[in-house]
Amino acid sequence: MQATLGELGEFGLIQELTARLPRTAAVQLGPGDDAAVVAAPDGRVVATTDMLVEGRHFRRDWSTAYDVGRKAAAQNLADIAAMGASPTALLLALAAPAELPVTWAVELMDGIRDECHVAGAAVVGGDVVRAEQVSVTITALGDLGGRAPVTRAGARPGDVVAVTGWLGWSAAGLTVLSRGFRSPRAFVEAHRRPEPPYHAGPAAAALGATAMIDISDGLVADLGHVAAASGVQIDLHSGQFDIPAQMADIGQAVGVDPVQWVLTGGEDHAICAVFPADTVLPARWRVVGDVHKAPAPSDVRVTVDGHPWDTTPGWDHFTS
Ligand SMILES: Nc1ncnc2c1ncn2[C@@H]1O[C@H](COP(=O)(O)OP(=O)(O)O)[C@@H](O)[C@H]1O
Ligand SMILES: Cc1ncc(C[n+]2csc(CCOP(=O)(O)OP(=O)(O)O)c2C)c(N)n1
Ligand SMILES: [Mg+2]
Ligand SMILES: [Mg+2]
Ligand SMILES: [Mg+2]
Repeated sequence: MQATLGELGEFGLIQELTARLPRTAAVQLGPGDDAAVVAAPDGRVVATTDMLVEGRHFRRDWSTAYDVGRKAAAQNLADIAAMGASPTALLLALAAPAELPVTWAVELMDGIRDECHVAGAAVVGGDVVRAEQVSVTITALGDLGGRAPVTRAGARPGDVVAVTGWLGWSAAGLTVLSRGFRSPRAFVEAHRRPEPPYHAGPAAAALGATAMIDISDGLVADLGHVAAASGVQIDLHSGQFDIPAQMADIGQAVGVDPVQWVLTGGEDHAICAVFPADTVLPARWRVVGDVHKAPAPSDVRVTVDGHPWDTTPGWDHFTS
């Protein structure tokens, strides 16, 4: 195999990438033609896109290509799950310098393929282009299975807020990496390779969730979108989050309150859903807050233990 993308060429690269992809039952055609054909038994298609840019979302000295692939797919597939849908397919647009080793591109593809396998989706197409910087743009599709989508807009006063998945682990791992360390491994791995609880999205929809979101920017920031879309106030109860001893130790070592990671750290792609208060929730859900009527427009926001959250609520690409 040629060593770099420049030596391999565009169509050689496409051949290398697509040769590694399995098909699933939902894929009727693709990749290889002008477009793919994906079955949509529901009659509707859920669609989302997210891009990962080198330096902003990942560093090649912090994460392997395989990890970046897993994460890029996870970030997109989690958005499908957060609508209450099951992921069916994704498309990969890769921009990279000609000097990039071919092994980096194919390992990226392997990571995307394997994360798709976890979520039940298949890669059905993409694009490759030369650029100064590596960027990985994914578009994911999903199937609602006959149910209504669970949006950010349905939370009602009296509902409860519950989460499933990891919270704060990726942010703790990012802090460790930024300070030049490579351990504790569990947190660094959580940053490199998030594990969204995909099945929890459709399960929450089936349980009657009124609103749902995946946590990409930070719990306070992301629930802020739910509060705004639903026109409600959401109060989080900080005592409901357990801080693992090892996370507390890292916090102590680096001088960060780990509650900060849990409330405002993104990239774990936990699923946060709002349910009617009488819903019987399976054990994997943890109730972390409740929904209130907002007496004034200024109350449409997230509070923590009844107090406004006045510091940064999470990641913002243009201010973080
Ligand atoms: N450039 C854009 N053009 C159109 N819609 C966009 C653009 N950027 C973001 N959006 C939409 O705005 C919403 C919020 O985006 P974002 O915060 O990235 O969501 P998420 O965290 O779920 O990926 C999404 O519905 C997304 O599709
Ligand atoms: C090198 C590096 N610096 C900082 C971060 C932290 N970071 C980058 S993007 C982001 C938020 C999530 O990404 P975004 O593009 O906003 O995804 P979306 O909300 O659209 O799903 C965070 C916490 C990182 N992952 N890597
Ligand atoms: Mg996005
Ligand atoms: Mg999202
Ligand atoms: Mg974001």
